[in-house]
Amino acid sequence: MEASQTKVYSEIGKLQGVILHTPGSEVENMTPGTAERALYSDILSLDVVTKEYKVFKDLLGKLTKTYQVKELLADVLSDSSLRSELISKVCEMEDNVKFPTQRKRLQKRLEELDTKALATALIEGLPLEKNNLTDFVSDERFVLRPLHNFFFTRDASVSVYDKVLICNMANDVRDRESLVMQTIFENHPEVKTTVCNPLSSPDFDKNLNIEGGDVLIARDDILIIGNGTRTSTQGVDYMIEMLKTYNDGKERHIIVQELPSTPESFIHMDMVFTLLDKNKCMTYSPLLLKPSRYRTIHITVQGDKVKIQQKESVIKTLKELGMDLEPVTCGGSDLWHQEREQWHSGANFFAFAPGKIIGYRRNNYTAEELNKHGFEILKAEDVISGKVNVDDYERCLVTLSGSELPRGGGGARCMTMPVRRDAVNW
Ligand SMILES: NC(=O)NCCC[C@H](N)C(=O)O
Repeated sequence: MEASQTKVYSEIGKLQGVILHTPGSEVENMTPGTAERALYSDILSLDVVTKEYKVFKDLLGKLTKTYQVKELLADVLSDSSLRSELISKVCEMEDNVKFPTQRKRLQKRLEELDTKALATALIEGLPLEKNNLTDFVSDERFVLRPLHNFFFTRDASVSVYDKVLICNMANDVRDRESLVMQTIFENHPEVKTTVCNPLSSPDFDKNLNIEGGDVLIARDDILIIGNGTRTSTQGVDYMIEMLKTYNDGKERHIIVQELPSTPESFIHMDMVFTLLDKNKCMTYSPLLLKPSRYRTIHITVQGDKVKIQQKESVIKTLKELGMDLEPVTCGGSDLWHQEREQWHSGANFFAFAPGKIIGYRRNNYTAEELNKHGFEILKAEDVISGKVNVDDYERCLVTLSGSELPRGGGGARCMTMPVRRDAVNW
């Protein structure tokens, strides 16, 4: 078998495989009081989420090979030693389990589950049993917390070239997602690959955070990384070290864009900038095209040599490196619409081929801009039914009806973890 089952050298190459997670009860299991800890700005309805997500899943199923986290995880858990290893690690990292006796009880409950139920529990959580007074009066509902955000499969791991980076998440509530993804990428024959995990680095710094929504693979020698609330400067430094390991004399680049910390819709780079085609990108222009106090920094890595310079903008730096991208503006020309549509993931597009992208239908002004730039607007339902064929268009935007999904805090790029893409014919 090949050593690496993952290869992603761009954001736009024709998609050959993507990891998804169909949302389950974990998206509902929170209250107004715990929503913020769950990293949600609202309470979602699973019924609506399920209907909306089905269209997304069926669309991708029509376009490429799709994998489901829960199925990959259940396959891996059928190996008894991997199963025990994962259960121990989960019990060790769980915030709600503080004492050895609690840990033992949780471990026992997990060990008693069959493979499928275990995979479900590791994602949807396990309710706290009220067997003693402390647990009875506790406000916590779960002993193993639900992974509310796992349908944003983009964030806990990133395909970078022929490897997968396991992310050290900025918020503990998402930590188990990374552990699950590492177990899958180290063991599942269909996606097995070399894994890089900053936590295993001897120089691990507790301030090191990096999340997939911040890491864009612009070209085989260019990464664009957002530096904000989810990815720290130490996270970017880890990527510099990772690039140094390609000791082939070739120059590689990281373009870093600083991100505002509020509002929360700026959490990741892919909420303000995504790549659409060989010569087009989507931008939230107040941050990407206008002067601002948020810096753009260009890092060049060649072997052990590192050069760092401040630059004017991401787009100009890309141009200097031979990627001349025409920006399409999220929300069109009016700041009011730009802000409204960015909030609902209006800059967050997922390319399944050069010039062929998926995004939310609700962002009308953005869709209008894309249409002016030659993107035919198609409905996901029509692609699924065969009424229209994406192969008939040079450029298209396939729209998803998204009322509830974006309220989880992300869009089409956030909900996908591509594992294989064809090379782009630049
Ligand atoms: N790549 C992304 O922007 N992902 C969206 C993640 C939203 C999730 N509620 C979070 O705050 O982590």
